Amino acid sequence: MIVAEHLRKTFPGKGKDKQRVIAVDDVSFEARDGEITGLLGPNGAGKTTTLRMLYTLMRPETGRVLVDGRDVAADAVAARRALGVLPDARGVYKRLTARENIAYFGELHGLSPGDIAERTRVLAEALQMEDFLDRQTEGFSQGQRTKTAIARALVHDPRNVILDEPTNGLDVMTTRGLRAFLKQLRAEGRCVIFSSHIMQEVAALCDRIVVIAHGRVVAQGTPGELRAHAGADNLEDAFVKLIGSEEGLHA
Ligand SMILES: Nc1ncnc2c1ncn2[C@@H]1O[C@H](COP(=O)(O)OP(=O)(O)OP(=O)(O)O)[C@@H](O)[C@H]1O
Repeated sequence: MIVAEHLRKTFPGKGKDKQRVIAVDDVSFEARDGEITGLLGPNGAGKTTTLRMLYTLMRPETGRVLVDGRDVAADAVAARRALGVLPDARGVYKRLTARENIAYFGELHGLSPGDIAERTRVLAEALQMEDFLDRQTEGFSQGQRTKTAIARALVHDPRNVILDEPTNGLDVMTTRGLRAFLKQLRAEGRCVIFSSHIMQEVAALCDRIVVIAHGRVVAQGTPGELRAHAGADNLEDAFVKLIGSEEGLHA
């Protein structure tokens, strides 16, 4: 379970007016075990910055993050052990094969060779990676790189999974496979959070949705609650009303 409490993050302005950019402003939500929580918002809304604070890459200026009840600022190493993260930059090692990329992360987590082999087998099957598992990742397609990065992020069997725009740039079949994989993680009782700027993506998968715009949470709840909150018949209309634009409706 991941809890975000009153997170705020600003960046120094680089333009003429030197005005600080408020990337995330008082963001709070709860992502529960056995549920998929979607962070939905248009480009520049603050999704990536929020996720970076959740996985300890950035320190919030105010507020705190709890992973399985523990403040990540108090013990970042323990928090990282409980988290599997697909960051916005996938960055797989191109001289290594997909299997070696996964194994390398397993070694960093202190797993035995036997455990690494078994986790690799399970993840490669779930993510349908068998065809390219033993190929060097240089030249991999975007989908193959994303799958390798996800498998690598989950090699230590974390209870909590954070994915930054996991289906970005993937074709329909790969997206369908990835959706099935995320549902499997949910069925295993894990806490899954992913970000997206595409409403259909979030609607297809999420138990709870946190709508974020201009660094703030403008609404959160189940798809039904969001529709009721916005007084809309369908989620698409609700989203347009909540963020005040049609951005993100058409992938
Ligand atoms: N390192 C940084 N320095 C300056 N501004 C930043 C930095 N990181 C993010 N920002 C700004 O903070 C705001 C939120 O950015 P963020 O990347 O969190 O949005 P996002 O919702 O993930 O967008 P996208 O869907 O386009 O990836 C944007 O205005 C962005 O320009």
